[in-house]
Amino acid sequence: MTTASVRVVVFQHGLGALDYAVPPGLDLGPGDAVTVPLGPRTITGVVWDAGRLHGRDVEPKRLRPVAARLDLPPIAEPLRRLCEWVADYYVAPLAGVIRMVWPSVAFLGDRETTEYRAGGDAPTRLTPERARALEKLADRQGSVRDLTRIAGVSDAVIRGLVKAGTLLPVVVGADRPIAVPDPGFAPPLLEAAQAAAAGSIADAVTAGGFAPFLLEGVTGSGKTEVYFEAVAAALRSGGQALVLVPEIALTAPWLARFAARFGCAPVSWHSDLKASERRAAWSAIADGRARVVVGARSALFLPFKDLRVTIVDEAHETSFKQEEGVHYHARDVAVMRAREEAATVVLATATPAIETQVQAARGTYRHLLLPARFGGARMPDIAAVDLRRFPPARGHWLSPPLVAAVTATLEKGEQALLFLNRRGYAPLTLCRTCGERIQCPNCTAWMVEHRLSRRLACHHCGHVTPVPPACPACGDADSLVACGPGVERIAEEVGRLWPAAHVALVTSDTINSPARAAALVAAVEAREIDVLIGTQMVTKGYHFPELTLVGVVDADLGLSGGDLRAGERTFQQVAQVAGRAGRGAKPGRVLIQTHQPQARVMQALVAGDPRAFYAAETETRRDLGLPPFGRLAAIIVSSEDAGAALAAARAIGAAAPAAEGLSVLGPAAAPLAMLRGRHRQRLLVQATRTLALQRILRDWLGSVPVPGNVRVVVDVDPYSFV
Ligand SMILES: Nc1ncnc2c1ncn2[C@@H]1O[C@H](COP(=O)(O)OP(=O)(O)OP(=O)(O)O)[C@@H](O)[C@H]1O
Ligand SMILES: [Zn+2]
Repeated sequence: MTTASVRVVVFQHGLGALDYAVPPGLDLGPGDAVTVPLGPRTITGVVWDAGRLHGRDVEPKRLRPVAARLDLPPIAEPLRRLCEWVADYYVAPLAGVIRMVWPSVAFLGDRETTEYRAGGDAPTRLTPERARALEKLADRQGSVRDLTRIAGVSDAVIRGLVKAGTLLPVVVGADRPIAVPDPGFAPPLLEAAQAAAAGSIADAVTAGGFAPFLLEGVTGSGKTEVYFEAVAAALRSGGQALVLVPEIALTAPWLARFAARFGCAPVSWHSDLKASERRAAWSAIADGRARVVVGARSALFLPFKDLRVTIVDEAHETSFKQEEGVHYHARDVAVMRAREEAATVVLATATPAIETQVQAARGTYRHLLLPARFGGARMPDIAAVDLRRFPPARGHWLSPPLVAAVTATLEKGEQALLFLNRRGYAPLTLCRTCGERIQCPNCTAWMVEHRLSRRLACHHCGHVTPVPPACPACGDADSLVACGPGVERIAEEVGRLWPAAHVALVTSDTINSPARAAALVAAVEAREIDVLIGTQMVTKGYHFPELTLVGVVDADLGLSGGDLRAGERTFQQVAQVAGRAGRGAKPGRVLIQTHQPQARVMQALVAGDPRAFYAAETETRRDLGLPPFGRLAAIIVSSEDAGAALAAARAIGAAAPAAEGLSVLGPAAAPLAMLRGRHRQRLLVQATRTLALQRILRDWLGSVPVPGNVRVVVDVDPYSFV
């Protein structure tokens, strides 16, 4: 009798798939989680479809048996196919992709966990750390790990408080009841264009089958109400819906709208969930009790039981591109998941990416348009302010026309928004005496002054230092000057110009939790705020009817980098922030400060007509063979040892395959030559669409041995070129 065997993908870096014997009495199928012996140890893995993966030829008699099957829902076939696609397309190890489906072995634990919350006796010894922790925790509940994170103290402090009886244990079950959104709770009355679009999508959801849509609607056209009808259709047909959002911290207003439409909140999925919430959400998604999930990009790998529709909201957002671990683009993975699940996917945006537009033009995606704002609101009136003709006063950043417009807006009692995509006070600190520029010790980057927190911070690695009293190079006191503006500096200028105005700063430093985002929305709606000053955080999603003026402080900022998407990104960002103006009854006005008002992107913004701009950008991409007309991949070689990184990058470069239609640039030191203490070299690979770029990359990189202190990362369809 031959023993049955299974092929198992083990979560051990570089091992790939191994074969094991199935012990008698154990019933195993593809997607099952198992533990298997490896040398003297027992490790975790997942049974995979044997025919789809290479194993190693081992005589059946010599196979070691699977140790156990874990009590976990098996990864269903569509999700297994998606994992394979992601691993293949993004040149990543399959085990690394499967890890995203089973994000933590914590899932392998009990159905019950112990959490802690304050409520016991005050500790006999109240150290300052304990006091601070208790103040931060207030009545929050969570595991020791959760509370450690919330309180910002070491886990010894939390454990000490548990031991002292100050934090009391609470046993929580993983399977809490989950509210079911009601599709009939409060359906809106849709306008004609909305109803047509909603009908098409809802029909596709009800019918089933792979159906990708681009829902393109101008800012304020009511795209959310439209795709809510697709969610309603999924609910009515008994299935599940997923809404992907670019920034989970900004979802407070969205959640309120969802609850108003469906009668209860959806299930949220993001990295800040407590361990118990994560486990509860995950198991409810797997067994189908969680009907609607809103999440960050990682939600794409959740084990939905019956996913009928996925919405990618603000589908143009570059934050859908994951830049660590497996480098993937959530927008594209969402489409592939829908294909595997035979489901509907909707990319909703006012400013679709060129990649998306080309798919729509080819007919791969069905294109739905909402050409006008909801409720008769007009699109804002957009004008450029030529900074060469109307320069701001010395040491100021707001030009006379923008200052006059803000003054007029405030006099009418309306609200203004100033947009500058730069956190902090000043991007560069310079010594007037010796010319020293204060740089991050770990990165090729200037330290950014944050005046509110009186620190210098590196925006790449998070390194912070106090602002030095004297120049660190020449020792001269009082010689350091701040160069250029960040939002804090704009706020300072606004304070000087309009001392009576109430100002809100909107950046990831100030709006760093859903609660703060909700408080901001409430304050703006209550008209307690006159001027909003923000980074890209203010460009998305907000709907403030009294906001009538938008000023773009530096529209040229994004153009300087010069990568292939610079123009497109500038258009998207400015069009999105402009779209916050005049969404209610009062008309909106937008002033764009620029040194190059003649640039095509500025002209398109002013004309409110992106067609000529996009046509020209698309042609350029076609001519140069850039995505989506050609393929690009970056290879990033990094090491703490500069010589090792360079040697490995050169070896990879020297082994580059010669193929018609393939070209390799580099290696060259990356623009961000050092990041988090690692020296970086880059290669850029360009290929025609007919070449199997992934296979070429895999064979090529597999043929070059690299030492253990060197990391090689492949970034397919890169968005970052630094
Ligand atoms: N059919 C409707 N009935 C009532 N209110 C609606 C309807 N459609 C849209 N609205 C309201 O119009 C406003 C704009 O809609 P929404 O925020 O969905 O636009 P959007 O297209 O997502 O805009 P943006 O891309 O700028 O975020 C919101 O306040 C929304 O509640
Ligand atoms: Zn740094």
